[in-house]
Amino acid sequence: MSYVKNATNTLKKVLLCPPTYFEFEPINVITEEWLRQGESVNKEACLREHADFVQAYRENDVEVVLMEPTPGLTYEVFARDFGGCVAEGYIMGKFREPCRVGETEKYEAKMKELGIAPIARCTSGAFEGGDFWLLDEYTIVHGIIARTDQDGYINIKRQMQTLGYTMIGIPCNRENLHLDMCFNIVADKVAVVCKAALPDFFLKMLEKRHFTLIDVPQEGVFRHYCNLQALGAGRVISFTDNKNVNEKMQTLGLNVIRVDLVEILKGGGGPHCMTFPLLRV
Ligand SMILES: NC(=[NH2+])NCCC[C@H](N)C(=O)O
Repeated sequence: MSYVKNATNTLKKVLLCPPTYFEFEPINVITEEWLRQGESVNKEACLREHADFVQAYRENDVEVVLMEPTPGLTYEVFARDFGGCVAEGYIMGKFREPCRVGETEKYEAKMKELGIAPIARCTSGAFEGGDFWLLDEYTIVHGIIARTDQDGYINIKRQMQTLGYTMIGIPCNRENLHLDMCFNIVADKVAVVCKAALPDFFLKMLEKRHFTLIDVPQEGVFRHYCNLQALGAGRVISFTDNKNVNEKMQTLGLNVIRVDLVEILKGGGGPHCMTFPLLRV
């Protein structure tokens, strides 16, 4: 059985969590800014947006497994962040922010129920799935930004090495939060990136691997312009307001699926953060 081999094969199954108990937490620059402006959560809109998101997956032949949301877990909707799935099983991360720590046991129980085994577990520091990317079938790049620290990174790197994976740490400025906010593989050898936020050596790595890059300005990171979800076979889940990037992806021949996401994005996460891939064949 192989679960998730890479970032771009056909996505078959995902784990999502409805934003039933969604609240703003001042733990990222995006939400902090909305709170400063006096914004509050529009729960009804969030639930509607999430239902549309679920439907977009189903319409594209992706099976959706839904979490039973837990009261008090305000950011459980960002399913991506508890860990990462690879071919052999999944990596259990370790949340940095106290308001997210409780998600670990809920997601772990769900993975057990799904019969997917943990093949690595972060036991020191912090390690979040929003930083995790399979660059190819045996190379992992992982952001060391606001939520994964050096300890957590080294801890998982050692464990993944024994399974034959090479892991490369990508340091970025803290405001970028997670690597998927400034780097996102949307199709085979195509990525939406914020070059200004990424270290030169990583941009060189992408160049050597012949990636086509769609670049967004630093401001775009905070509007989730990079935060998209590849479905494979040239299809990408994006959102309506991401006009410029959507057009550029279309010019490259990609099929862009637009979901009306506005309110959930204010929590500091987008389509990629909301999706934990379970099966990509
Ligand atoms: N994979 C991601 N970029 N996730 C974004 C998580 C946003 C969430 N509100 C947090 O600050 O924890």
